[in-house]
Amino acid sequence: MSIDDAILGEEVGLYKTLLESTRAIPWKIDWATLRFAYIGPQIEALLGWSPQSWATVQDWCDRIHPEDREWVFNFCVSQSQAGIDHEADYRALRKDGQFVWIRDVVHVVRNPDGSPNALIGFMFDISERKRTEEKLLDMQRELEELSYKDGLTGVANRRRFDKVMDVEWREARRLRQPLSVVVLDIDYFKQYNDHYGHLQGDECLKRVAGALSGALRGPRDLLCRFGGEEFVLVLPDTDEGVALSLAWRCLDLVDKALIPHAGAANGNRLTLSAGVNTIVPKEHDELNPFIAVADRRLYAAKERGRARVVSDDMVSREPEP
Ligand SMILES: Nc1nc2c(ncn2[C@@H]2O[C@H](COP(=O)(O)OP(=O)(O)OP(=O)(O)O)[C@@H](O)[C@H]2O)c(=O)[nH]1
Repeated sequence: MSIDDAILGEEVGLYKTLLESTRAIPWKIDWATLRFAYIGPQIEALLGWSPQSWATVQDWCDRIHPEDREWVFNFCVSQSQAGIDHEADYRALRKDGQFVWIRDVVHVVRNPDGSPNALIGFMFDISERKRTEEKLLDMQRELEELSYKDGLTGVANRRRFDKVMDVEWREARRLRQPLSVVVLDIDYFKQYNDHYGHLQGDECLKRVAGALSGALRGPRDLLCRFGGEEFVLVLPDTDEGVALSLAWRCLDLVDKALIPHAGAANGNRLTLSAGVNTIVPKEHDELNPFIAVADRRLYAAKERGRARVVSDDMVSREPEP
């Protein structure tokens, strides 16, 4: 062996030691044969498969999660053919049947004519990072959900109302369908707080929200706490007649909840008043005036004695017996 060969041998040994002592797993695939020319022994500790079992590209492909396999394979082949270095995150199959998130970072070694000669890469175990990412996503989803919920009663909040109304308004306009809202307000709630205390008032709001939830017909109906002791029912694809009977149903549900209200001027049970409005929105119609009409009718219901529904600017209906 010449001195040069000895030095070369030493250098190869050094690089091999360096490569095989990293946490990243090095590998090389010859493009002409699509066979592994090399894979670091660390692969066995990570996935359980011996280095010898990584013979061909097919072995690599077979050990990719079925949901990731097609896009990873197609992506890596097309990038390699184009001579572009690339990376892909995918779930790799462990010998025990579990999956590990891998980031494969690939360098394309090219022939003088630009065609691929070999692929050299490193596999990184990114499962911990993926777990953290998933936890963050879960937290984000949870926060998003919370940001649309009223903290006290658990029903939708004003923010959600604005969002849903925006969608339903446009949908009603597009399909020329009626959209209704029922604005509901507890009667003499100031007196309730004065009589029973603010904490009991909070409990009462929760009971009212629970009772009103019973009026929802399906997933498109939405009950929101509009603020204070005011609630709104959003009723897509609902005409005036149905909205009116649903408003009465709300009042009835709260009545049946038998919430005592010793401070009320109209009896000793908690009651609600409601205003209803319905529209088939046209191009020039606007949301705020539509809600304002329902609000105005709610106050008409208050003026006319409370515990009733007003759905028309002219007509006052007496409470149902
Ligand atoms: N306990 C409790 N009270 C609240 C909350 N939000 C608003 N209120 C109370 O609701 C009461 C609303 O009073 P008003 O607007 O005068 O209405 P009201 O007494 O119900 O009278 P009418 O609506 O005319 O029948 C106020 O005393 C507020 O302090 C809440 O989150 N918890």
